[in-house]
Amino acid sequence: MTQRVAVLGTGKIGEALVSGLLRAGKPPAEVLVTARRPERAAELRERYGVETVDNAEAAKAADTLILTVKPQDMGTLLEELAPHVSADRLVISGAAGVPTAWFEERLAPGTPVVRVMTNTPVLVDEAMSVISAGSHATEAHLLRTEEIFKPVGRTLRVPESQQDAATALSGSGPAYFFFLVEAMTDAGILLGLPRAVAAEMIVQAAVGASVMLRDSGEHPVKLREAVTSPAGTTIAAIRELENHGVRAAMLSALEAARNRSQELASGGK
Ligand SMILES: NC(=O)C1=CN([C@@H]2O[C@H](COP(=O)(O)OP(=O)(O)OC[C@H]3O[C@@H](n4cnc5c(N)ncnc54)[C@H](O)[C@@H]3O)[C@@H](O)[C@H]2O)C=CC1
Ligand SMILES: O=C(O)[C@@H]1CCC=N1
Repeated sequence: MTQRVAVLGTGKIGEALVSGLLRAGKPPAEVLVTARRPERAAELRERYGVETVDNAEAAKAADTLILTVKPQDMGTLLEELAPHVSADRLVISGAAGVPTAWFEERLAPGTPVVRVMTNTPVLVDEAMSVISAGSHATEAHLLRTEEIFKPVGRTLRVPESQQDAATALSGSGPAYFFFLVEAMTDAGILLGLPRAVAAEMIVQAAVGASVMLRDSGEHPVKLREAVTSPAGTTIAAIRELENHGVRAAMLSALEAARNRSQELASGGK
C-alpha cells in the first residue's frame, strides 16, 4: 500500500474512493480529504475518521493526490494546487475529458500524472476503472494507481487515446442501464403491473442478465437468442426495438458522449 493518499474534491466519486480505501484496510490516518464546504468536511471526518485539510496542505502531506472535482472546476483547483505539488507526487485525475498533458502543463516539470475513468458502481465494489499513464508516469505509478482502484472493482489499462471512448462506454455506462430499467418499469405500468412489482421484476432481470454476461463467457447474441423462441414473445418485442432504431440510437448516444468528453479536454464549460 502507498503511504498517504489525499482525495481532493470529495463528492460522490471521491467519497466512494475514500470508503473503498478504508474497506481495503488503509488506516484512516493515511487518508486525507479536501472539500469546498466546511459542513461537507465535517461530514466526511465524522463518517470516516479521516483528516480534512485544504488543497495546499494535501499537496504537501500526501504522496498521491486523487483529483475528483468536475472537469469545469479543474482549472481553479490546479491554480490553487500546482504551486504546492512537488514532482515526486503522483497526481491521479478522475475527471472526464481532461488529458494528462493538460495537468503536465500546469504542474512542476516531470510530475507523474495518471488519468482514470471509473464509474458509480465504485460504491458497491463493482466499478470499472480505466487507467492511462501520462508522459512521466512509470509502471510503478500505474501499479500504485491500480492498488487504489482494485479494491473497488476491476481495472483496465488503455492508451490515453481511448479514454474519451472509455468515458462514453464505461464512465457513463451505468446511466444507460438505469435509463433502460426506468423505461422498462414504465412499460410494466403500461401493462397494468403495480410499480413496485414491475421494478422488482426488472431489477432482477437486469441482475440475472448481468451475471450471465459476466460469468458465462457467451456472446450477448447467443444469450439473447436463447431467450428468443420461434413465434414467441421476445421476437415480437425485438421487432419493435429494431423498428424504433434502438441500436442506431445507442451508436449515436455513445458517439455524443465521446464527443462531449473531447469537448471537456480544456477543463471545458
Ligand atoms: N458521477 C460519475 O458517474 C462519474 C464521475 N466522474 C468524474 O469524477 C469527477 C467527480 O464527479 P462527481 O463525484 O460526480 O462530482 P461531485 O460534484 O459529486 O463532486 C465534486 C466535488 O468537488 C468539490 N470541489 C470542487 N472544487 C473544489 C475545490 N477547488 N476544492 C475542493 N473541493 C472542490 C465539490 O464541492 C464537490 O463536492 C468529475 O470530474 C467526473 O467527470 C468519473 C466517472 C463517473
Ligand atoms: O457525465 C459525466 O460527465 C460523468 C463522467 C462519466 C460519468 N459521469
